[in-house]
Parts: sequence; C-alpha cells; structure tokens
Amino acid sequence: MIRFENVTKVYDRKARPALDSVSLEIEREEFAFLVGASGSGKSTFLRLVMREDRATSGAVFVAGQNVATLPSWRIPRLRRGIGVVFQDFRLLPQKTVFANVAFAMQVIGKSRTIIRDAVPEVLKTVGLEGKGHRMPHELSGGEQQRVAIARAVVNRPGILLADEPTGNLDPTTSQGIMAVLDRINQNGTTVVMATHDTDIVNSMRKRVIELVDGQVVRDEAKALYTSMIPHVTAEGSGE
Ligand SMILES: Nc1ncnc2c1ncn2[C@@H]1O[C@H](COP(=O)(O)OP(=O)(O)OP(=O)(O)O)[C@@H](O)[C@H]1O
Repeated sequence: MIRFENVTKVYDRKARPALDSVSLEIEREEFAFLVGASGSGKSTFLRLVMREDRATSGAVFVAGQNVATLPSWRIPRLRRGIGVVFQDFRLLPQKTVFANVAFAMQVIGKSRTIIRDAVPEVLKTVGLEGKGHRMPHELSGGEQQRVAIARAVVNRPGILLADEPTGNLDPTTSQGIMAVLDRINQNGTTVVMATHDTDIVNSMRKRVIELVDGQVVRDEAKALYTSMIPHVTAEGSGE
C-alpha cells in the first residue's frame, strides 16, 4: 500500500537529511506506528506519502503509484485516497459537526442524498451519534478529534495518516481515540500514526517503526514503544 525505496529527503543542504535512505513497506490494512523524538522525520514521512513534499532521492509508492512522478493533475485523486488527522483537529469553527464532515464530501462533488446518509453513519462509527448539530466549541477535545477522524474517513480512503492525533488529549480520552482508529483499521483502512505517546503504543501492540535522525532504527511487529532488543545509534536513543 505504501512503499519507500531508499528515500532521502533533504530540506537544508547544510543540515542532516530529514529522512535518510528509508526503505520499508506498509501493507494494505496494516496498522503501523511511527515513533521517534521530535525532529526524527515522522511528519516528513507522512508528507511524502501525501505528496505534500517530494523525496530528494528514492521512490515513494502509494497504492502502486510512484508519487514523485505523478503529474499534478493526478494529485487530487491520490489525496482522495488518503485521510489525514492532525494533533490540532483543524475543524471549521463556524460550521456544525455535520457540516464539517459533509464539507469533505461536498468538495468532491457528492450529492446531498449521499451526504445525508453517509454523515450520520460515520458519526456513529466515531461515537458521535446524535451530535451532528453541535458546534466544535461545544465539544470536548476528544470529541473534536472524533469529528476530525469522521471527516478524514467519510470518503472511505484506503489510507489514514494520523500525525500525533492524541497529542492534545488526556490518557483516557486518548484511549477512546485509539479505539476509534482501531475500528477504522479493522474496517479495512491502512492506518499510519506518528506519535510520542508511550502508553498508547504499549497498549496497542502494533507494528512500530522507529526513526532516529531520519533513519529507521527499528521495525518490529506487535511491539512496544521502546524495543526490548537494545540498539546502538550514533547519538543515543534520540530523546
Ligand atoms: N519545511 C521544512 N524546511 C526545513 N526543514 C524542515 C522542514 N520540515 C522539517 N524540517 C526538518 O526536518 C527534520 C525532520 O522534521 P519532521 O517534522 O519530519 O520531524 P518529526 O519527527 O515529525 O518531529 P515532531 O515530532 O516534532 O513533529 C527536522 O530536523 C526539521 O527541522
């Protein structure tokens, strides 16, 4: 579903690369955590998948397509297949919950009838049944993140990218968000989540891809945040 072949991303020629010769594959319907200290390259990884940025060298394949060589007119179609969730929710503050989610369908030209059926259904999936009429400021942080997730998946993308989705939430609320992401994954969406949250990673026991200074230092199935297998890097653990 997502394949990185020897991917290097350099923003600043004087600094070390943000990603350094990364090669890995994330299969369809997998759930993978990207972990690592601030600045280790997690967001850069996600941006390359979305084609918000291009690799300096190497190739990034998403659903079989090399995104670097994708002509610009094909980028909207690529992005339609990828839902994204961020730490800061990014809801439209003047729109209701329903309208926030519906907006993602309107921009791709879905009919009112389809929207009227799909929005309540996805709100139910994320645990917000009956809250479509609320405004974002009338919701808790956890509920706002659920709206953001509903918006990200309402068009049924094959991939959901989540960049620190629990970063602003307390531990209990975060567990609720993880249950939602797990459900979405079980419904067939590939989930890649960048996080610093040790407890979340340890409670989920999913694949863990660990980055240190742009390099993959660990890629382990059903793993913990910190590997049980000690590894040595040039600059320590990076934290
Ligand atoms: N647009 C940019 N221009 C220049 N340098 C950048 C840019 N974006 C990221 N970087 C640099 O690339 C490196 C990796 O950053 P990235 O944001 O991918 O890390 P991260 O692991 O997501 O960090 P965080 O957890 O803080 O979000 C950092 O050294 C950062 O300063």
